[in-house]
Parts: sequence; structure tokens; C-alpha cells
Amino acid sequence: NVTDKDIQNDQATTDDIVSYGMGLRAQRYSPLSAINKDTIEEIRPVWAFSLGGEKQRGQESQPMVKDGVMYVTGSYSRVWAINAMTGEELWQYEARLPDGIMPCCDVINRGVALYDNLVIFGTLDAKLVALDKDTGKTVWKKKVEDYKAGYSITAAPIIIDGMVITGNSGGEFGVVGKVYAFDAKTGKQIWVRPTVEGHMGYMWKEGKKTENGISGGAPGETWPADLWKTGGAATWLGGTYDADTGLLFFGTGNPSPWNSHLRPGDNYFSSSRLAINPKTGKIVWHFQTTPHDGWDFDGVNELISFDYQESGKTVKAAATADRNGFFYVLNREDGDFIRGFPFVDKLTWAKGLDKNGRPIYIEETRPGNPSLSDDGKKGAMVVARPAFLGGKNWMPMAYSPDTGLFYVPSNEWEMDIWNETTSYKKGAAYLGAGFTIKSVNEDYIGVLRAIDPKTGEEVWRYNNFAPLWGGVMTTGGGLVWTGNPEGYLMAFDDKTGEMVYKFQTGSGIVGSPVTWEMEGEQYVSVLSGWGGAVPLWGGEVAKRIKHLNQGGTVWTFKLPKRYEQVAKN
Ligand SMILES: O=C(O)c1cc(C(=O)O)c2c(n1)C(=O)C(=O)c1cc(C(=O)O)[nH]c1-2
Repeated sequence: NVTDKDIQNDQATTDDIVSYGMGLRAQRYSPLSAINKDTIEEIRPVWAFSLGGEKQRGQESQPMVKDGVMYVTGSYSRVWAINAMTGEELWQYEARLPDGIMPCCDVINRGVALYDNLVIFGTLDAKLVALDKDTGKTVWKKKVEDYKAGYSITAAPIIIDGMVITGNSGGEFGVVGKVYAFDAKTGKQIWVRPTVEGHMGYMWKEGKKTENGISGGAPGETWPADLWKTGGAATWLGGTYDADTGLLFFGTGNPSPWNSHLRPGDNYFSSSRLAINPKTGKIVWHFQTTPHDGWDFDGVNELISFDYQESGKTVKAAATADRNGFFYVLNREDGDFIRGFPFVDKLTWAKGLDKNGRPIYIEETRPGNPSLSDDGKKGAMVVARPAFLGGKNWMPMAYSPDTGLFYVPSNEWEMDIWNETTSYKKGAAYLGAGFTIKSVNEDYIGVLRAIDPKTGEEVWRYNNFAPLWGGVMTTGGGLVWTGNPEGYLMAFDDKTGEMVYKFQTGSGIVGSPVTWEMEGEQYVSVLSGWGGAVPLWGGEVAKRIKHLNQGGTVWTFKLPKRYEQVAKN
């Protein structure tokens, strides 16, 4: 069974993976080093497991491993337990999804949480389901939100002190973003924290409003009229946790609707990072990356805690690479802005960041106001870079304490974007905008970047033809791992960026690789199966990789046995 202690120690313990992010800080770093720059050429697949059926797409899951069993989710709210050594199926669970689910960006799921004897995951019809880890039978099931109003769950939940904590999806349908904490063993609600000001004056406990006036001033102050009631700021990527400060970090998505002229103001707390006290659900600090967003620059991307030395002092920092193209380093104790810099080649919408980290907008490049146009329906189109799918999207970056660098999966692209009139209707798209994504370079869109958070320097980069959409991992073996839509699992030298390994998995990779050890041997696993937002919304960009549309396979690699002997001698 999985304990709180196992989860808190996940990054340091190499024989299991019991948290999304390979440690609650989500550094995605493992100290394992048997597979390294010298040995990697020798690794080979030991098993491949097919997720089967017709539902072969969008495999964004990060595998978990405990006591020799791997737990993975697949598209369409499915879960498997697999013998981690042999790839044999132990059980399979498939949620019965109703017609009318509305995930914006494919039928994806990013992984399970493990706690006690339970495997807990969120479904596309906005439920949390807890399964018995040995049998796959349902232990508890909880309706989190109404899928008919556009809610879904795609995040991998995390566990803190016996609570299962998750977020919601639905920012394209005018939902209200919230962070939820439930008793992991029973599914009983502990607290719910809405992330839109206006809802902020309250907190829900057991279905009742219990608390006034926290963390946001007057209800609706940064929103006009009652637009906050359907204000978005979905918490769709889930969170990270830092035991050192005792803070839970969640990002929030775009404000709804996309058309910014309909909602003058900063629109708290959309496109922000929030630090939350996990005991109470109270917001401790907030940092808004894109106030009054007009480009769909969701602020959900993971905030990763790390320490560094400066002038002989330890700085308790946290970093995030935003959809909007800026990389931010914050003081994780109070949310103060330390520094920020663009991590993409070019930005069109801002000149830079001011001393508080607020973007200095170039107002002419904001998509136009329909009410000022000839027909009153369509505002002036602008070309914006990055495109709304972001300088970086949900796919997690990694941090190596060995090099002090972040390894960021990013993309170079732009979009034509225009605004339209719109009004809220339950369960209908609520954008008030149209767009076309375009590439900007003939030979690449994706860029894997090694970034120095102290200087903003790009230490190395690897350009990839198709957009990068898979997670990154780094190891004590000096390797940076990721996958690409062309189907390759790849490993790079963490210092030089030299590609030292690639393997064709048969479909595009949008999953996140993991590594662990069993009986003295190091294993690496990744899901393959192209999908997610790019094939749905990428237009001509998506066509670049059409031949790898479908897939659903878990691949597992290790070194041949003889290396174990070498290590022993
Ligand atoms: O606002 C939201 O609720 C929401 C949810 C999701 C999601 O749950 O996957 C995505 C997005 N927005 C989004 O903007 C986006 O670009 C995106 C990409 C992906 C993906 O898995 O490839 N999901 C989502």
C-alpha cells in the first residue's frame, strides 16, 4: 500500500513512482544513473503493452509504479494495472462515459494518484473514481461537477496528507475553475477553492458557503458586471506541492470568454499561479502571468520548486514556463517576482515584463474589439506569437539539480486571431474568437530548450520538425528524455544537448517518461499514442504529422542483464 511518506519521499526513492511529477515538486528528476551517456546505446525494449481497441489516441499519461505493478491511464477514461517487469495485464477498468462529454482538447487523461490500496483518477465526465489496486474494482466514486455544463477532468490528481487534490477542465465553456480536496480513502469532500474572483468571497465546505472575504477583495472587482459567474480560470493541469513551505501550487486557465473586450479588468485569478494552504484551501499568494488575457494564454503550466545559491544565500524559488512565452522565477514563499525572460524566439504581444513581472502590453497587437468594427460582429484580426497553444503547453518540463537547468519542451508558431461577439449558454463553446495556427519556420516547430533560471540563458536547444507535446524527464545518468510526434523516444546529453539515443515507438509521443529500478536494474517507460490539442486545433501544423495519428502502447526499456553483473563486480 502507498503511504503519505512514500509520496513525500518519491523523488529520492528510486524503486517506485507514486506521484505525478516523480516527486510532488514535479522536478521530474531521478537520481538513477545505470542508464547514462556511456551505456544508453545498449538499452532495448523489454516489453510493449497495447492499450488496444479502437480508442487509440491521445495517450498523455505518466505511468506510476509500486511493488512491481505499473498503473497507467489511457484515452477515454481507462486505467490498467500491468506487471512492470513482464508487461502482463493484471486488470483493466473502463469508465462508462455518457454521450455529451465536452473535453476541449481530446479524450485524454494524464495519470492516476496512488494512496493506501487505491488507484484514483479523474474522468471525462468530471468524476473521481477510486479503484482497488489489486482488483480494479470500484471502491468509491464521486461526482465532482456537471459534465453537461462543460466540466471534465483530465489532470492527474495528487495526494497530500491523505487528501486527494485535483482541478477541473472546461475553460472553453465558461465553467468556474476550482481546486478540490477530498478524503482520499472515502471520497468525502474536505474543501473546494474557486479560482475566480467574485466566487472568492466564499469557500464551500460540505456544500455550504463557510467563509467570507479572503484573498481577492470585493467580489467581482476585477470583472465587469456578473461576467465572473462564468469566468473560466479552469485548474485543468492539477498542481504541485512543496513540503518545505507547505504550499500547494495550482495554475489557472484562460478567463472566459476569449474575447477580452467583453471583460475589462485584470480578471482575477485567471491565467495565474496560486499558492494554496492545503489544510484550509486558502490562497496564500497569487501571481498573474497574463492579466486581462486576450490570447488564450492559460496560466496552468506547472510551477516547480527548486533552491539555488546567490550571494552565499539559498533562494527558495519556483519556476514556470508560461503559454505566453515568458519563463518566470518566483520566490515560492511569498510569490514575489524574482526574474522573468522570454524563452521563445519571438513575442508579438508584449515588450517585456515590468519590475513586478507584469507584461508590458503592445495594445495594437491585441485582437480587435468587434463593437468598433463595421459590422459590429468581428474585430480586427492580428497575428500573434506565440499561438494560443503556447510557447509551452501542458507537457511538463524537468529540472536537474545536477546541472541547475530546466529542460523545457516548447514550440515556435503564430496565429491569426480575431474576436467575435458571443454570449454564455450552458454547455456551449464560449470563446468569442476565431483563429488559425501557422508555422513560422520551414524546418521546425518544436524546440527542446535547456534554460538557466539564474540568467535566462538558453544553454542548448534541439529543434524538432513537429510540435513537441510530450513530457520531459532528467536523470542522474546525465540524460534528458522526451518523445516527439514523429514517434521517437529520445535522450539527450544534459550538458551539451547532443542526442544520444532515439527509438521509434510507432506513434507520436504525448506521454511523460518515467524511470525506476527493480531488482537492481533501471527501467524507463513511456506511453506512445499521438493526440491532444495539436491534431484537433493545429490546422496546417497538425497535417505535418498525419501519418502517426493513432496509437496506444506502453513501452518499457532497460539495459541487457550483463550490465547488472558489471555493476556487481
Ligand atoms: O481551459 C480549459 O479547461 C482547458 C482544458 C484542457 C484540458 O483539460 O486538457 C486544455 C486546455 N484548456 C487548453 O487550452 C489547451 O491548450 C490544452 C491542450 C491540451 C492537451 O491535452 O493537449 N489540453 C488542453
